[in-house]
Amino acid sequence: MSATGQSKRLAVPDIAARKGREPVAVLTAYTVSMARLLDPHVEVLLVGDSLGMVLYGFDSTLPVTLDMMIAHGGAVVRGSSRACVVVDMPWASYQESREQAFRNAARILAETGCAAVKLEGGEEMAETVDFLVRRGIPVMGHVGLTPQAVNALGGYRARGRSDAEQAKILSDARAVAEAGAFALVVEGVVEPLARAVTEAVPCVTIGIGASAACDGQVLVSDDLLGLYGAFTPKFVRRYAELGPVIGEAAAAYAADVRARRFPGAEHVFAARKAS
Ligand SMILES: Nc1nc(=O)c2c([nH]1)NC[C@@H]1CN(c3ccc(C(=O)N[C@@H](CCC(=O)O)C(=O)O)cc3)CN21
Ligand SMILES: CC(C)C(=O)C(=O)O
Ligand SMILES: [Mg+2]
Repeated sequence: MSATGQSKRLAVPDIAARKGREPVAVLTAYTVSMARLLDPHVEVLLVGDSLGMVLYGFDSTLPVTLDMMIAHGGAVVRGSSRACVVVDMPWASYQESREQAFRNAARILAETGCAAVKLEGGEEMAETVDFLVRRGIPVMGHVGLTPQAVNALGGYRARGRSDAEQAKILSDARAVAEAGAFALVVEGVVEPLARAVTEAVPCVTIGIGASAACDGQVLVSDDLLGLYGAFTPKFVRRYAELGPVIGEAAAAYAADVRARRFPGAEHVFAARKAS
Protein backbone atom coordinates (compact mmCIF):
# COMPACT_ATOMS: atom_id res chain seq x y z
CA MET A 1 0.00 0.00 0.00
CA SER A 2 1.19 3.51 -0.80
CA ALA A 3 0.64 6.69 1.24
CA THR A 4 -2.63 7.26 -0.59
CA GLY A 5 -3.94 3.85 0.45
CA GLN A 6 -3.87 2.55 -3.11
CA SER A 7 -2.12 -0.76 -3.71
CA LYS A 8 0.87 -0.24 -5.92
CA ARG A 9 1.10 -1.09 -9.57
CA LEU A 10 3.94 -3.33 -10.77
CA ALA A 11 6.64 -1.10 -12.26
CA VAL A 12 9.21 -1.71 -14.98
CA PRO A 13 11.99 -2.61 -12.46
CA ASP A 14 9.69 -5.25 -10.88
CA ILE A 15 9.35 -6.91 -14.28
CA ALA A 16 13.08 -6.62 -15.06
CA ALA A 17 13.91 -8.24 -11.68
CA ARG A 18 12.19 -11.47 -12.74
CA LYS A 19 15.17 -12.59 -14.88
CA GLY A 20 16.24 -16.03 -13.70
CA ARG A 21 13.31 -16.19 -11.23
CA GLU A 22 9.60 -16.97 -11.66
CA PRO A 23 8.45 -16.64 -15.31
CA VAL A 24 6.54 -13.47 -16.25
CA ALA A 25 2.94 -13.85 -17.48
CA VAL A 26 1.85 -11.32 -20.11
CA LEU A 27 -1.47 -11.03 -21.96
CA THR A 28 -2.77 -8.52 -24.47
CA ALA A 29 -5.67 -6.21 -23.58
CA TYR A 30 -7.32 -3.54 -25.71
CA THR A 31 -10.40 -2.53 -23.68
CA VAL A 32 -11.47 -1.54 -20.15
CA SER A 33 -13.59 -4.66 -19.66
CA MET A 34 -10.83 -7.08 -20.66
CA ALA A 35 -8.20 -5.13 -18.67
CA ARG A 36 -10.38 -5.42 -15.51
CA LEU A 37 -10.77 -9.18 -15.97
CA LEU A 38 -7.08 -9.91 -16.69
CA ASP A 39 -5.40 -7.39 -14.35
CA PRO A 40 -5.35 -9.54 -11.17
CA HIS A 41 -3.72 -12.45 -12.98
CA VAL A 42 -0.80 -11.20 -15.06
CA GLU A 43 2.25 -9.02 -14.42
CA VAL A 44 2.06 -7.15 -17.72
CA LEU A 45 -0.90 -6.07 -19.87
CA LEU A 46 0.32 -5.45 -23.41
CA VAL A 47 -1.76 -3.15 -25.59
CA GLY A 48 -0.60 -4.84 -28.78
CA ASP A 49 -0.93 -3.46 -32.29
CA SER A 50 -2.47 -6.89 -32.98
CA LEU A 51 -5.66 -4.94 -32.16
CA GLY A 52 -5.58 -3.87 -35.81
CA MET A 53 -6.26 -7.47 -36.83
CA VAL A 54 -8.32 -8.60 -33.81
CA LEU A 55 -10.55 -5.53 -33.23
CA TYR A 56 -10.46 -3.71 -36.57
CA GLY A 57 -10.28 -6.58 -39.08
CA PHE A 58 -7.17 -5.45 -40.97
CA ASP A 59 -5.14 -8.30 -42.45
CA SER A 60 -1.88 -6.96 -40.99
CA THR A 61 -0.81 -4.58 -38.21
CA LEU A 62 0.44 -1.93 -40.67
CA PRO A 63 -2.75 0.23 -40.82
CA VAL A 64 -2.75 0.78 -37.02
CA THR A 65 -2.30 4.46 -36.05
CA LEU A 66 -0.81 6.25 -33.06
CA ASP A 67 -4.27 7.62 -32.19
CA MET A 68 -5.70 4.07 -32.07
CA MET A 69 -2.89 2.91 -29.75
CA ILE A 70 -3.37 5.95 -27.48
CA ALA A 71 -7.15 5.46 -27.30
CA HIS A 72 -6.88 1.76 -26.40
CA GLY A 73 -3.80 2.30 -24.18
CA GLY A 74 -5.70 4.82 -22.04
CA ALA A 75 -8.65 2.42 -21.74
CA VAL A 76 -6.38 -0.41 -20.51
CA VAL A 77 -4.64 1.86 -17.97
CA ARG A 78 -8.04 3.02 -16.62
CA GLY A 79 -9.28 -0.57 -16.45
CA SER A 80 -6.28 -1.91 -14.50
CA SER A 81 -4.68 -1.23 -11.14
CA ARG A 82 -1.98 -3.87 -10.58
CA ALA A 83 -0.41 -4.82 -13.91
CA CYS A 84 2.39 -2.95 -15.63
CA VAL A 85 0.88 -1.60 -18.87
CA VAL A 86 3.03 -1.59 -22.03
CA VAL A 87 1.78 -0.07 -25.31
CA ASP A 88 3.00 -1.10 -28.78
CA MET A 89 4.34 1.70 -30.98
CA PRO A 90 2.51 1.31 -34.30
CA TRP A 91 4.10 0.94 -37.72
CA ALA A 92 5.81 4.11 -39.04
CA SER A 93 5.59 5.95 -35.72
CA TYR A 94 9.25 5.32 -34.73
CA GLN A 95 11.35 4.06 -37.67
CA GLU A 96 12.05 7.44 -39.30
CA SER A 97 14.38 8.91 -36.67
CA ARG A 98 15.13 8.68 -32.97
CA GLU A 99 13.51 12.13 -32.56
CA GLN A 100 10.28 10.91 -34.20
CA ALA A 101 10.36 7.85 -31.92
CA PHE A 102 10.84 10.01 -28.80
CA ARG A 103 8.05 12.42 -29.74
CA ASN A 104 5.55 9.61 -30.34
CA ALA A 105 6.64 7.47 -27.37
CA ALA A 106 6.31 10.55 -25.14
CA ARG A 107 2.74 11.10 -26.41
CA ILE A 108 1.91 7.46 -25.63
CA LEU A 109 3.26 7.74 -22.06
CA ALA A 110 1.74 11.18 -21.37
CA GLU A 111 -1.68 10.53 -22.91
CA THR A 112 -2.26 6.96 -21.65
CA GLY A 113 -0.40 6.75 -18.32
CA CYS A 114 1.27 3.50 -19.38
CA ALA A 115 4.69 2.49 -18.00
CA ALA A 116 6.59 1.61 -21.17
CA VAL A 117 6.43 1.30 -24.94
CA LYS A 118 7.31 -1.66 -27.15
CA LEU A 119 8.87 -1.41 -30.58
CA GLU A 120 9.94 -3.98 -33.17
CA GLY A 121 13.42 -4.34 -34.61
CA GLY A 122 17.04 -5.28 -34.01
CA GLU A 123 20.41 -3.69 -34.68
CA GLU A 124 18.83 -0.96 -36.84
CA MET A 125 16.66 0.19 -33.88
CA ALA A 126 19.36 0.01 -31.16
CA GLU A 127 20.29 3.69 -31.44
CA THR A 128 16.60 4.63 -31.06
CA VAL A 129 16.14 2.37 -28.02
CA ASP A 130 19.21 3.97 -26.40
CA PHE A 131 17.86 7.48 -27.17
CA LEU A 132 14.49 6.74 -25.52
CA VAL A 133 15.88 4.87 -22.50
CA ARG A 134 18.40 7.63 -21.71
CA ARG A 135 15.51 10.11 -21.70
CA GLY A 136 13.36 8.15 -19.26
CA ILE A 137 11.17 6.07 -21.56
CA PRO A 138 11.37 2.36 -20.71
CA VAL A 139 11.44 0.21 -23.85
CA MET A 140 10.43 -3.40 -24.46
CA GLY A 141 12.04 -4.76 -27.63
CA HIS A 142 10.61 -7.31 -30.08
CA VAL A 143 12.76 -9.55 -32.30
CA GLY A 144 12.36 -12.66 -34.46
CA LEU A 145 9.00 -12.73 -36.24
CA THR A 146 8.26 -9.00 -36.28
CA PRO A 147 4.75 -8.62 -37.77
CA GLN A 148 5.31 -5.01 -38.88
CA ALA A 149 7.96 -6.41 -41.28
CA VAL A 150 5.46 -8.83 -42.88
CA ASN A 151 6.13 -7.43 -46.35
CA ALA A 152 9.88 -7.91 -46.00
CA LEU A 153 9.57 -11.34 -44.35
CA GLY A 154 6.96 -12.57 -46.86
CA GLY A 155 4.49 -13.88 -44.25
CA TYR A 156 4.14 -14.94 -40.62
CA ARG A 157 6.47 -17.97 -40.75
CA ALA A 158 8.78 -19.19 -37.98
CA ARG A 159 12.23 -17.55 -37.89
CA GLY A 160 15.72 -18.84 -37.12
CA ARG A 161 15.69 -22.07 -39.14
CA SER A 162 18.97 -21.27 -40.97
CA ASP A 163 22.33 -20.59 -39.31
CA ALA A 164 22.47 -17.13 -40.90
CA GLU A 165 18.98 -16.22 -39.62
CA GLN A 166 19.86 -17.51 -36.12
CA ALA A 167 23.04 -15.41 -36.02
CA LYS A 168 21.16 -12.30 -37.22
CA ILE A 169 18.35 -12.63 -34.64
CA LEU A 170 20.87 -13.28 -31.86
CA SER A 171 22.82 -10.12 -32.73
CA ASP A 172 19.52 -8.18 -33.01
CA ALA A 173 18.58 -9.32 -29.48
CA ARG A 174 22.03 -8.42 -28.12
CA ALA A 175 21.93 -4.96 -29.73
CA VAL A 176 18.48 -4.06 -28.34
CA ALA A 177 19.35 -5.39 -24.86
CA GLU A 178 22.69 -3.57 -24.90
CA ALA A 179 20.82 -0.36 -25.82
CA GLY A 180 18.88 -0.66 -22.55
CA ALA A 181 15.62 -2.50 -23.26
CA PHE A 182 14.18 -3.86 -19.96
CA ALA A 183 12.50 -6.79 -21.71
CA LEU A 184 12.47 -8.41 -25.11
CA VAL A 185 9.60 -10.14 -26.89
CA VAL A 186 10.98 -13.09 -28.87
CA GLU A 187 8.37 -14.16 -31.42
CA GLY A 188 8.11 -17.20 -33.67
CA VAL A 189 11.63 -18.62 -33.36
CA VAL A 190 12.93 -22.17 -32.99
CA GLU A 191 13.64 -23.36 -29.44
CA PRO A 192 17.49 -23.45 -29.56
CA LEU A 193 17.50 -19.80 -30.68
CA ALA A 194 15.03 -18.75 -27.95
CA ARG A 195 17.32 -20.44 -25.39
CA ALA A 196 20.46 -18.81 -26.86
CA VAL A 197 18.83 -15.35 -26.81
CA THR A 198 17.58 -15.81 -23.24
CA GLU A 199 21.09 -16.83 -22.11
CA ALA A 200 22.79 -14.04 -24.09
CA VAL A 201 20.80 -11.01 -22.85
CA PRO A 202 20.56 -9.56 -19.32
CA CYS A 203 16.90 -8.52 -19.78
CA VAL A 204 13.80 -10.75 -19.46
CA THR A 205 12.77 -12.50 -22.67
CA ILE A 206 9.01 -12.84 -23.27
CA GLY A 207 8.26 -15.62 -25.73
CA ILE A 208 5.36 -16.07 -28.15
CA GLY A 209 5.77 -19.16 -30.28
CA ALA A 210 9.32 -19.33 -28.92
CA SER A 211 9.20 -22.28 -26.45
CA ALA A 212 9.36 -22.42 -22.64
CA ALA A 213 13.06 -21.47 -22.71
CA CYS A 214 12.10 -17.77 -22.38
CA ASP A 215 11.82 -15.85 -19.08
CA GLY A 216 8.10 -15.27 -19.67
CA GLN A 217 5.27 -15.79 -22.13
CA VAL A 218 2.75 -13.61 -23.98
CA LEU A 219 -0.36 -14.52 -25.97
CA VAL A 220 -3.11 -12.53 -27.65
CA SER A 221 -6.00 -12.86 -25.14
CA ASP A 222 -8.65 -13.26 -27.83
CA ASP A 223 -6.70 -16.28 -29.17
CA LEU A 224 -6.50 -18.13 -25.84
CA LEU A 225 -10.15 -17.30 -25.03
CA GLY A 226 -11.42 -18.60 -28.37
CA LEU A 227 -12.80 -15.17 -29.31
CA TYR A 228 -10.80 -14.64 -32.50
CA GLY A 229 -11.98 -16.56 -35.52
CA ALA A 230 -9.79 -15.50 -38.45
CA PHE A 231 -6.88 -17.84 -37.65
CA THR A 232 -5.25 -19.64 -34.72
CA PRO A 233 -1.45 -19.66 -34.85
CA LYS A 234 0.19 -23.00 -34.00
CA PHE A 235 1.69 -21.55 -30.79
CA VAL A 236 -1.71 -20.77 -29.19
CA ARG A 237 -3.26 -22.95 -26.48
CA ARG A 238 -7.02 -22.32 -26.25
CA TYR A 239 -7.86 -22.08 -22.53
CA ALA A 240 -11.55 -21.35 -23.20
CA GLU A 241 -14.09 -21.42 -26.02
CA LEU A 242 -15.98 -18.18 -25.41
CA GLY A 243 -17.14 -17.80 -29.02
CA PRO A 244 -20.00 -20.32 -28.70
CA VAL A 245 -20.91 -18.98 -25.20
CA ILE A 246 -21.46 -15.50 -26.67
CA GLY A 247 -23.36 -16.93 -29.65
CA GLU A 248 -25.71 -18.87 -27.36
CA ALA A 249 -26.36 -15.77 -25.19
CA ALA A 250 -27.16 -13.65 -28.26
CA ALA A 251 -29.48 -16.36 -29.66
CA ALA A 252 -31.33 -16.70 -26.31
CA TYR A 253 -31.78 -12.93 -26.08
CA ALA A 254 -33.06 -12.64 -29.65
CA ALA A 255 -35.51 -15.53 -29.13
CA ASP A 256 -36.80 -13.88 -25.90
CA VAL A 257 -37.29 -10.55 -27.68
CA ARG A 258 -39.26 -12.21 -30.49
CA ALA A 259 -41.42 -14.15 -27.99
CA ARG A 260 -41.85 -11.04 -25.74
CA ARG A 261 -40.20 -12.92 -22.82
CA PHE A 262 -37.72 -10.04 -22.51
CA PRO A 263 -37.94 -7.49 -20.99
CA GLY A 264 -39.80 -8.84 -17.94
CA ALA A 265 -41.82 -6.79 -15.43
CA GLU A 266 -38.67 -6.43 -13.26
CA HIS A 267 -36.85 -4.61 -16.07
CA VAL A 268 -39.55 -1.95 -16.57
CA PHE A 269 -39.59 1.51 -14.92
CA ALA A 270 -42.77 2.17 -12.89
CA ALA A 271 -45.06 4.83 -14.44
CA ARG A 272 -45.49 6.72 -11.11
CA LYS A 273 -43.64 6.75 -7.81
CA ALA A 274 -45.63 4.97 -5.04
CA SER A 275 -47.04 7.74 -2.69
N1 LIG B 1 -4.87 -12.80 -33.13
C1 LIG B 1 -3.57 -12.60 -33.31
N2 LIG B 1 -2.68 -13.41 -32.71
C2 LIG B 1 -1.35 -13.23 -32.88
O1 LIG B 1 -0.56 -13.99 -32.29
C3 LIG B 1 -0.91 -12.16 -33.70
C4 LIG B 1 -1.89 -11.31 -34.30
N3 LIG B 1 -3.20 -11.57 -34.10
N4 LIG B 1 -1.54 -10.24 -35.06
C5 LIG B 1 -0.16 -9.81 -35.03
C6 LIG B 1 0.74 -10.95 -35.06
C7 LIG B 1 0.63 -11.77 -36.34
N5 LIG B 1 0.90 -13.09 -35.85
C8 LIG B 1 0.70 -14.26 -36.57
C9 LIG B 1 -0.18 -14.30 -37.63
C10 LIG B 1 -0.40 -15.48 -38.33
C11 LIG B 1 0.28 -16.62 -37.97
C12 LIG B 1 0.06 -17.86 -38.74
O2 LIG B 1 -0.93 -18.00 -39.42
N6 LIG B 1 0.97 -18.82 -38.62
C13 LIG B 1 0.81 -20.12 -39.23
C14 LIG B 1 1.94 -20.38 -40.18
C15 LIG B 1 1.94 -19.43 -41.32
C16 LIG B 1 2.90 -19.80 -42.44
O3 LIG B 1 3.67 -20.75 -42.30
O4 LIG B 1 2.87 -19.08 -43.43
C17 LIG B 1 0.81 -21.16 -38.11
O5 LIG B 1 0.40 -22.31 -38.38
O6 LIG B 1 1.13 -20.82 -36.95
C18 LIG B 1 1.17 -16.58 -36.90
C19 LIG B 1 1.38 -15.40 -36.21
C20 LIG B 1 1.19 -13.07 -34.44
N7 LIG B 1 0.45 -11.91 -33.98
C1 LIG C 1 1.72 -10.63 -29.60
C2 LIG C 1 2.42 -9.43 -29.04
C3 LIG C 1 3.85 -9.70 -28.72
C4 LIG C 1 2.25 -8.20 -29.89
O1 LIG C 1 3.19 -7.58 -30.33
C5 LIG C 1 0.89 -7.75 -30.20
O2 LIG C 1 -0.10 -8.26 -29.62
O3 LIG C 1 0.77 -6.84 -31.03
MG1 LIG D 1 2.64 -6.04 -31.72
